[in-house]
Amino acid sequence: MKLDKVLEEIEALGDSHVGTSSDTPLREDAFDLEDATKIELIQKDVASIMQTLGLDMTDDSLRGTPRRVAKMFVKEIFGGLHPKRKPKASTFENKYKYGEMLVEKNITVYSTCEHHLLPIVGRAHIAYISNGSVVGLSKMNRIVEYYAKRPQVQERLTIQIVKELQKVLNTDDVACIIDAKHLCVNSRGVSHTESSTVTSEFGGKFKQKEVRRELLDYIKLETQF
Ligand SMILES: Nc1nc2c(ncn2[C@@H]2O[C@H](COP(=O)(O)OP(=O)(O)OP(=O)(O)O)[C@@H](O)[C@H]2O)c(=O)[nH]1
Ligand SMILES: [Zn+2]
Repeated sequence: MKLDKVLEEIEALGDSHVGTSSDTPLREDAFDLEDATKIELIQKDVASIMQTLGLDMTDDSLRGTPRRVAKMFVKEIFGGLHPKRKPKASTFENKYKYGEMLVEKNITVYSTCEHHLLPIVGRAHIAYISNGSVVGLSKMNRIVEYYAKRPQVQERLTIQIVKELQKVLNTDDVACIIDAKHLCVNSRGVSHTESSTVTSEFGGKFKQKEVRRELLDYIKLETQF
């Protein structure tokens, strides 16, 4: 979908969000097991799936797959489940009294759809208006990365990013827009390769029409270099 069209649709969406719990549904005992133990257990589970599918697990190329997948789940694509991996978002005093919005745009999003465990690939755009502190630019990218590395639905991912930045920056004036492709829609099932999903969360001043418009205009700006 063309960016202009996407942005128009966001404006039309307004505040009509459905409110649900924004926390990833985790059990109390989610981190009782060490990562190494989880990898051992998942390795067996993946081997069992492959075995059931009839694959020859003595084959050279397949033999290492269960361990590879287990490591990838625990350390990489679902690594953001563990709170110890939450990035430390250093903030600084806004000494220069920069009072306009700051937009960190085109942040790469790689996440995993929690319904099918297939990739979600897209871009996030984050904005905030300083309430006295500013955050290191890369920390916004890192926060996106952290919450993306979970089984996700895009709506929850968008809200989690905004909530975390609101906490870090001590202000409600934070917004996030994500435009992403879900391979569960693009490459299987309905198999519509062109469709993408846009979600947005507008906190504080970003609920105002003109502030939201300004943000959408910045996102539309072509990067010149
Ligand atoms: N709201 C929302 N839905 C999602 C997201 N990612 C995937 N889904 C949808 O989750 C739904 C799961 O529906 P089911 O009917 O249980 O699954 P399915 O039989 O595989 O459905 P199809 O994908 O239509 O073949 C699908 O419609 C997916 O498109 C997301 O981030 N947000
Ligand atoms: Zn899916």
